[in-house]
Amino acid sequence: MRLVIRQDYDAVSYHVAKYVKERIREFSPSATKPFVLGLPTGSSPVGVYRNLVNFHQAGELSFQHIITFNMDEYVGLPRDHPESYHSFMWSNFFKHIDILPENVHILDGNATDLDLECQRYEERIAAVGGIELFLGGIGPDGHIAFNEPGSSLNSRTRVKTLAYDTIVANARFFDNDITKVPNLALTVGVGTVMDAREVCIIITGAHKALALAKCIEEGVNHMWTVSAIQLHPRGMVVCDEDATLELHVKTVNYFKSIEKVHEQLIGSDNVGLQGGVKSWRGNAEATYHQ
Ligand SMILES: N[C@@H]1[C@@H](O)[C@H](O)[C@@H](COP(=O)(O)O)O[C@@H]1O
Repeated sequence: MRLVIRQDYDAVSYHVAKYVKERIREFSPSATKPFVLGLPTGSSPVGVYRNLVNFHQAGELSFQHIITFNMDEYVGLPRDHPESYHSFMWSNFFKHIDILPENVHILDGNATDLDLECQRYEERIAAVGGIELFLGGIGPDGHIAFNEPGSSLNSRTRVKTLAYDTIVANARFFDNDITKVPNLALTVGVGTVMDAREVCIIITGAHKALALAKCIEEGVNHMWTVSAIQLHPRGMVVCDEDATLELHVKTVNYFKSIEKVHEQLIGSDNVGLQGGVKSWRGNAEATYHQ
């Protein structure tokens, strides 16, 4: 797993957006070979979306051949409610880019049969060949999507009861009134996220420092569901300095040193490198290595 540490929220947002742009360009999507992107909501990805919109407006990135699947949605909140994840995604991202509406997938928290809706969501993901890159955020209790502590690390898309801590954390979007926060959500499972060919998690702020430490320094644990990323062959966490507060200094230094070595490799000239290593390095900036 790779841990990338940036100074603050803005630097994290720029790094992740640039990474997404490079991955999409490298993939070179087309009508017959679309890039499938998993997406989160919440305050963590807002800066990433802002940067991606900027790249699009600067003519550097098209979303025409991108298919998206969102992580989760509240149950029972009208689709046009300002705090529904449908509203969030369209106002923060989709309406500003050239994505085809039929390529956007968000769980329907008002479906008459919620279990069927979840099953179909998994089928739709499978039908497009799985997710290439899943972006995610976490709650302060280390939950990914709405996979609250204790969720099976093999879980699939399903109906989930929200933890009281999550209801309290999300009350800020509902006039700080916990009675207005829905108690149920539809969410992709931990297994659904981990099936993606690559996973990138954004963790910012001192309030998420304990969750980051649990994710990075302790074992895989269903009480901190984001820790499942340790088992992923291409997992990356991008965090800010504030989120590192609970990490050991040696852990922070270790991951920073890895990045430094990587940067030196990218930045140095080709002297001394032979064939395969040379071409490997040619792609190294956009490609993920761990
Ligand atoms: N279901 C969402 C998660 O997907 C998100 O990661 C989390 C953190 O939100 P924020 O980024 O606002 O801290 O909030 C909700 O619980």
